[in-house]
Amino acid sequence: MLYPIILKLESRPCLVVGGGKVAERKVNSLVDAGAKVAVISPMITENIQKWVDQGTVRYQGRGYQEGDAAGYFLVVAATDLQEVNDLVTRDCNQRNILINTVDNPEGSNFYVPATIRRGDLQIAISTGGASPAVARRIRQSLEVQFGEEYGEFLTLMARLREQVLREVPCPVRRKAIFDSLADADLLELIKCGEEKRLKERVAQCLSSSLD
Ligand SMILES: C[C@@]1(CC(=O)O)C2=NC(=C\c3[nH]c(c(CCC(=O)O)c3CC(=O)O)Cc3[nH]c(c(CC(=O)O)c3CCC(=O)O)/C=C3\N/C(=C\2)[C@@H](CCC(=O)O)[C@]3(C)CC(=O)O)/[C@H]1CCC(=O)O
Ligand SMILES: NC(=O)c1ccc[n+]([C@@H]2O[C@H](COP(=O)([O-])OP(=O)(O)OC[C@H]3O[C@@H](n4cnc5c(N)ncnc54)[C@H](O)[C@@H]3O)[C@@H](O)[C@H]2O)c1
Repeated sequence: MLYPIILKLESRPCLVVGGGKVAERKVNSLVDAGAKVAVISPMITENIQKWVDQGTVRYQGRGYQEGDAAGYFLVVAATDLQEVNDLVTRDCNQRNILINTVDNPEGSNFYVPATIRRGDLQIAISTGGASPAVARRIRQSLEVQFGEEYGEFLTLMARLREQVLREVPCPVRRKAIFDSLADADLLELIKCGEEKRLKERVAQCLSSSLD
């Protein structure tokens, strides 16, 4: 069974080998996660070139050479040449580096899931490599259910959580407050832009559990 985690990549050196369509998708999500991304590839897409020009991505315009992966925290082997991807994978597995090989699920020690992001909420969908096309469809259907309002909702919940942790010493009361906030119709009120009722409802949840 695969082990799901949420990885912190802020400032971690990550390498993408290859500069085509698939590499571009992986570079994009690594940059979004705040990683320090390097690309090694003789050719790169226009978008990767743009990130290089902006200084977001470091680029070496050449083929991968044995040992290049050393020192990276995470590597993606995304060339269209199986022998190159195999070499990168071997280099990483020898060094216990996290490796995602786009043409060889067995050689990878992690897969990239289809992902929905709504502020602090992330929903990751994986079929364990069985069918990326199915993962994509599940993402598309969940995107309808989990709308943009979840971003604001979780920002509010995080702020209220800090406040309650600071102000309510009793863990049983804290739990009651968190449950009542999560059960209330705050999402609906955010979605409809009902700011006044939202404030009232939050105040109700905070005070009812304080009795
Ligand atoms: C989720 C997503 C994340 C991302 O890459 O960002 C992702 N693939 C996506 C798209 C996509 N992938 C493919 C197509 C072309 C259509 C088709 O062939 O279906 C499309 C385009 C499309 O469907 O739109 C083909 C494909 N994919 C893999 C192979 C190799 C193989 O299986 O041997 C081949 C065959 C290559 C060939 O030989 O042609 C392998 C992997 N792809 C994975 C992830 C990992 C397993 C995820 C899971 O556990 O389910 C895994 C194992 C490794 C990895 O890459 O991490 C992203 C959807 C994002 C989204 O839309 O939300
Ligand atoms: N995992 C996935 O989600 C997924 C999806 C579709 C396809 N694929 C697989 O990914 C592979 C790549 O797809 P693509 O559409 O990005 O291909 P592409 O042809 O657009 O890009 C290939 C890239 O590899 C680079 N490259 C070639 N030799 C290299 C070397 N020696 N060192 C470094 N870089 C080198 C090329 O310069 C090019 O930038 C496909 O062959 C397919 O097997 C995977």
